Amino acid sequence: MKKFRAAVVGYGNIGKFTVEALEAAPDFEIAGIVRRQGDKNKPAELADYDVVDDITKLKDVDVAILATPTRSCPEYSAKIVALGINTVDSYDIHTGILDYRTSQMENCKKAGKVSVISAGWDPGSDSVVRVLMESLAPKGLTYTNFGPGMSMGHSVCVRSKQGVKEALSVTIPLGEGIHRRMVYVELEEGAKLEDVTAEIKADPYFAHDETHVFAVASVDDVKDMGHGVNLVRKGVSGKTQNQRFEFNMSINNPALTAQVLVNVARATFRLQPGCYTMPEIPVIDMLPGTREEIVATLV
Ligand SMILES: NC(=O)C1=CN([C@@H]2O[C@H](COP(=O)(O)OP(=O)(O)OC[C@H]3O[C@@H](n4cnc5c(N)ncnc54)[C@H](OP(=O)(O)O)[C@@H]3O)[C@@H](O)[C@H]2O)C=CC1
Ligand SMILES: N[C@@H](CCCC(=O)C(=O)O)C(=O)O
Repeated sequence: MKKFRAAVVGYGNIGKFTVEALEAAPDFEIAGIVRRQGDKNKPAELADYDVVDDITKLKDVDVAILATPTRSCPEYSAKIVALGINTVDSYDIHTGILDYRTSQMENCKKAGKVSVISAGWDPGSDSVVRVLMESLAPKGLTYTNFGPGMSMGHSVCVRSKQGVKEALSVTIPLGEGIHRRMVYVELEEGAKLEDVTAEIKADPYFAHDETHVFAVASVDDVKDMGHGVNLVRKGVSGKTQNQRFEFNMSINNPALTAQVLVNVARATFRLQPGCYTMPEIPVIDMLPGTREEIVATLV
């Protein structure tokens, strides 16, 4: 069986775990890894792979898995789909997803290719659970409670601020979908904590939540990439009240995100040209194997 050839774009946390998830997948092979610095200081674990600074230098790429900061996903996906390559990403600014989907839809239709955007666990698999729960009790309330744990999107956002060398943003659940952000920063020499704090608090990633920023000597010393979610819906099925559903998980954040990205990369090959979010994709297409095998064993 011919394997799908995937390129991993960006070799940070999600990029590293994506390489591992691709190595573990029975139906994928790695076309190469795209890093801004190309093969300079090539990590030892990538010795067997082509590592380049531009995806056009890789051969026969079927799908690009974008493991770049969320804010650069729209630019990468627009460029890469125009080359005739499917893309998937974990873009996680919830208020920006619809606009991103609209612009990338046009790019995909022009190229006759597929993009799946905002596919990780939130947005991503949690989005699928929220849609399913709402269909089970169309009237009611859903609460998504994260953590405690490391938000990678928030940590990446803080790392992009001037004066920040390294950062960790921990999400603390306060109940009913409200969160507190505890941010730990390693500052560049000369940077002032109060300036960095003001910049962080003004960013849309943080502006709506209670946020505390602390300077630490070493982020690595306080870092743990665990995270989790408790998703609850209580509502009404038909005319019957008091239906309650709950979904919980406790995870390694980059490992789960990478697994989901590989799953949706597989699904791109079964979709018509266009741009999709996870609830728009048949879940069965995220698994390897034929539909018949899956229907016979899992349905
Ligand atoms: N939807 C979801 O559930 C989840 C989404 N995410 C998203 O994943 C994103 C990536 O997270 P993570 O892997 O921890 O991030 P990292 O910072 O560890 O890695 C991002 C990599 O992207 C590459 N890159 C390309 N352009 C830039 C740029 N302008 N600035 C910095 N790096 C760049 C770099 O790799 P190189 O140097 O090799 O080019 C970098 O290492 C987050 O922004 C987050 O929003 C994360 C977890 C869950
Ligand atoms: N997109 C998140 C995953 C969901 C958790 C979250 O949004 C948070 O902790 O605020 C992340 O980047 O880690």
